[in-house]
Amino acid sequence: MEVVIVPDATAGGELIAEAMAALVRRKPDALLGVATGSTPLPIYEALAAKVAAGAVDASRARICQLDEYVGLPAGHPESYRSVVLREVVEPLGLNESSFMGPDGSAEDVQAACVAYDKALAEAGGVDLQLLGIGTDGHIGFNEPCSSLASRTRIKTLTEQTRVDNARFFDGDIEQVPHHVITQGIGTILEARHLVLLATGEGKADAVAATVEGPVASVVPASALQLHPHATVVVDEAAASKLKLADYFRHTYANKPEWQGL
Ligand SMILES: N[C@@H]1[C@@H](O)[C@H](O)[C@@H](COP(=O)(O)O)O[C@@H]1O
Repeated sequence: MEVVIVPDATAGGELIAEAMAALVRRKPDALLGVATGSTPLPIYEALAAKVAAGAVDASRARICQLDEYVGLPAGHPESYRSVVLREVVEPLGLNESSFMGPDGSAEDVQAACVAYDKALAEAGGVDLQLLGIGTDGHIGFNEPCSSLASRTRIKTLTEQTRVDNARFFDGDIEQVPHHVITQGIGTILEARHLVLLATGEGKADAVAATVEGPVASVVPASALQLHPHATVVVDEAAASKLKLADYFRHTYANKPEWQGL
């Protein structure tokens, strides 16, 4: 696992957007797995700016979703499908045909989960999966004690996650669904490159447990330690509880530029 400490969220967004742009230059039809929440927004802004400036042609890129609420009406502005279309697909100048996600309004949710894992595999697998992290260490919506081998499935949100996400629902926790579909941890680990961005002091404990704690399902993000190509990008505040911060700074400062992320 590589840990990169950046000055702030904007720098993190720029760094990751450049890694995505480099991937798309190498592989124009790359399948990019995106995450929701506030944290990745600087990545999407930086990537859209590169596309607008002609620094990368992303017209053949494909976008896939990490997770989804269950039971929101189709077209609800806070369904993750709507969020990804609004924040990623449209700003990149792509259309819905470049996009895949699990069906959170399916009658048979379990079948929709199985179908999504199958669709990801048939699409050739995810080339780069972006991840945020919950304050409790969740990735996607894999809450603490999710199996590290889990596949895409339905999960029940913790009270903490519903409280955290209420800000997207007029601050009203009652509007936050209890159930979600999420790529499983086993599914996420199949992506070729995992890139987790965490910013702000509120994520410092979760980041320290992810990077320096034991691999344990109680901290789902610690599963990144099992991946051969995982990058954790953190700002100074999110890095504030890392014991090895100076070592990570030293390693990154001396990394050959050609290596990229
Ligand atoms: N399912 C999403 C996660 O993918 C995201 O990482 C997390 C953190 O969001 P934020 O970046 O807004 O803190 O929120 C939700 O739970």
